[in-house]
Parts: sequence; structure tokens; C-alpha cells
Amino acid sequence: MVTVRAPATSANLGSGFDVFGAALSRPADVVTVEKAAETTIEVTGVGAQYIPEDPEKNTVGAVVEALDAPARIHIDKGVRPASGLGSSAASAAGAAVALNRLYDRGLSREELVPIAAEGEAVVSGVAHADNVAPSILGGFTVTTAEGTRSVDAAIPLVVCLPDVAVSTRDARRVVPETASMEELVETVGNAATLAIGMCRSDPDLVGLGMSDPVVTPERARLITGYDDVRERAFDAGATGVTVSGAGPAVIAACRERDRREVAAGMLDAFAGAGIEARAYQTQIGRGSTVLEE
Ligand SMILES: Nc1ncnc2c1ncn2[C@@H]1O[C@H](COP(=O)(O)OP(=O)(O)OP(=O)(O)O)[C@@H](O)[C@H]1O
Ligand SMILES: N[C@@H](CCO)C(=O)O
Repeated sequence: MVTVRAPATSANLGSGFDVFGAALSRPADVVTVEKAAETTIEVTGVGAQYIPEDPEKNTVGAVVEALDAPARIHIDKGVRPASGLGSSAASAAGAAVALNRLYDRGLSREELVPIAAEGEAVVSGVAHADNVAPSILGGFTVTTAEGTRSVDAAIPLVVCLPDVAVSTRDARRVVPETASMEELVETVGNAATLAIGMCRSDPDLVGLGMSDPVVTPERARLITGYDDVRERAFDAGATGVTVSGAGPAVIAACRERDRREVAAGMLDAFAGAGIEARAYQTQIGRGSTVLEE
């Protein structure tokens, strides 16, 4: 038996659509696997009632297939589905790390990234790896067709999750098909600023670099209260605010001394829009961790 804690993640970080990702120190899924002749999946925890246990429909089913590793699998969800916090990816990442260990497949963490990404294709139609990469590797990750690079970074964060669901599949429908040269130049500048900020663990640069003129404005329209939440976060000292993943969670970078106030401001703004929300005071954290074997 192998048990793995796989962290929630935030993809895109504004300017890095489908490329940037960050592991969050909390929340997390816990995935336990045991060898079995046939694969079965049991899901408990947050939002378990919305998650299929059929291996054809659960993200971990694709990981089992790819690793040829049938197992009795228990997923204890700490990351709510359809959250923008890489819920579907956390389970796939945890299963990839756990099954690799259980069956002694000997794959490196980097090699497990495309395998776990197969699970994302099951739910969103695209095997995007920007959530599974940080959930497996930890830190700040840059994923391209050439693979994933990661660095550790110490950046305090708030992720504020409203009590509404937005599916990644729906949120991908509003992504513009084209961008102007002006928008491209702005986005490259912001993304580069953010990457330097991560390498220096500098919340000011990371926040500045989160700005995105192309995808985020379209996605923000799907989140009731977004403009107020953003404004209140900045008022409380946030250095940058954007949609987390496909939403509806909103992520803010800040200094540690401001994190509590940023969280309170964001919660208050959602409440003002009539929406219950939960705020996680978190930071960039480590990747999937083996708890027991
Ligand atoms: N193991 C799993 N954990 C969570 N959701 C799953 C899992 N397997 C299948 N799903 C399905 O995936 C969908 C949630 O995935 P989706 O990508 O929309 O949200 P998310 O992972 O929270 O968001 P994001 O990728 O934007 O961070 C739900 O329909 C859920 O039923
Ligand atoms: N890059 C993906 C991540 C989803 O979490 C998207 O924004 O659609």
C-alpha cells in the first residue's frame, strides 16, 4: 500500500496561460493505492458527491492505464472539484506518484508529468500539464512542449474560493482565439517579470507579472464579484491578483504581513456580492509527498 499527499495548484498565474503553475502548501488530496486484479476507485472528502468513481471518468483511471498498474484506489479529496485549484490534477498527480512506487516502475517525477496529464484530457478535453506538473514537482513550474522546469520559491498567497463551480471545459470556451501583437508584447513582458520574481522570491515582481490582457478579462466575467474582490485584495496590500486556473478561485500574491488582511478583504467582497467563499492563506509549497508505504 502507498499513500501520497498531492497538493492543490494554481495554473496560469495570469500571464502564463497553459504554461505557468505553482504548488500550494494547502489544501491537498490524499491518494492511497493497493495492488488489485481490477481497478476500483472510492472517493471521499470535499465535493466527493460530484466526482465519478468509474475509472473511465475519473482522472486517476487514465493514469492507471498509462502505467499499466491496476489498483484499489482511495481518494480523500481536500481540493474541491471545479475550483480552479487543480482538483482533478491533484488526484492524477497523487495516483501517478503512488502507482509508480507501488509497481516499482522507476519513472522520474518529470516523466510522470505527461502521464498524469492524460487524466486532465478526461475532464477538460485537453491534456494540459500546468496543474499536474506543480502538484508532482512542487514550487513554480514552467511547462512547454519541451517538458517542465521548476524552481522553489517563497511567495505568500491567498486563494479565495467562492461557493460556485466553474468547469475547466466551460472556461476554455471563452479563451480568445487570437491576440494582437501589442497584447503579445505585454504578456511576454509580464510573464518574464513573474518568472524573475519567482527566482528571487520577490512578491512585488510576481504580483506585477500576474497581469494578463488576453485570457483573464474573459474568464473574470464568469466570476460574480471578481472586480470588487480584486480591488479589496489590492487595498489590503496584495501585489497581484488574478483568476486561479480556470476559476472560480481568485489568487492574490502578497507579503506575509498582509496575508490575513488580503484574505479578509477578498472574503468580504464576495460576501458583498451575496456569495459565500472560503479563503486559504497559503504559499508556494512542495510537490506530492509519500506519507506511507
Ligand atoms: N479525481 C478527481 N478529482 C476531481 N475532479 C474529478 C476527478 N475525476 C474526475 N473529475 C471531474 O473533473 C471535473 C473537475 O475538474 P476541473 O478541471 O473542471 O476542475 P479543477 O480541477 O478544480 O479546475 P482547474 O483545472 O481549473 O484548476 C469535475 O467534473 C469532476 O467530476
Ligand atoms: N491552463 C488551464 C488550467 C486549468 O486549471 C486553463 O486555464 O484552462
